[in-house]
Amino acid sequence: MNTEKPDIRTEEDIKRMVDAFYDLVNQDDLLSPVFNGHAHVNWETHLPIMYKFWSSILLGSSTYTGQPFPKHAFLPVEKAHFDRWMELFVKNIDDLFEGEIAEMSKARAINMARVFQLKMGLIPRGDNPFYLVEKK
Ligand code: HEM
Repeated sequence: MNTEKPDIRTEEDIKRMVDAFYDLVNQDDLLSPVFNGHAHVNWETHLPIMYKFWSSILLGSSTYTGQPFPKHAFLPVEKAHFDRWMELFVKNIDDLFEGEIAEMSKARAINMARVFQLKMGLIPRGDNPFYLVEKK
C-alpha cells in the first residue's frame, strides 16, 4: 500500500486542505459556536475567501486582497480558542499532506495566530520570540 502523502502544490490541494480544516472546526465544541453561533459565518462565501488566502500564502497566487485581522478583533475568543484552532490546523495538515509547503503552512498559521493573540492582548508580549529580538 502506498501511504505517501502529497505536498500542497495545486489549487485543488488548497481546496482540500481548507474544506477539511473547516469540517473539523464545524465539529469542534469550542470553535463551532464562535463561527456558527456568534459570527453566523456564511460558508459559501467564507470558504472561497480562505482558498484565496492560503493559495496566496502557499502558492504565491496573489488572489487574496483582504485584511484578516479586523474580522477577528472583537470575536469572543480566549487563548484556548487559538490553541484549539492551531491544534486542528496542524492535525489537518499532518493527516493530509507531507513536505516543505505543508511545513510552511503550519509555521505561517502558528505565526499569524500568535500575532492575532498579541494584538488582542490574549498573550503577553514576552511570549513572542520576535519581540525579544526587537527589544535588544
Ligand atoms: C480562534 C481562532 C479563530 C477564529 C474563531 C476565527 C474566526 C473567524 C471568523 C468568524 C471570520 C469571519 C468570517 C466571515 O467573514 O464570515 C474569520 C475570517 C478569517 N480568518 Fe479567522 N479565526 C481564527 C483564527 C484565524 C487564524 C489564526 C488565521 C490565519 C492564519 C485566520 C484567517 C482568517 C482569514 C484570512 C479570514 C478572512 C478575512 C477576510 O474576510 O478577508 N483566522 N475568522
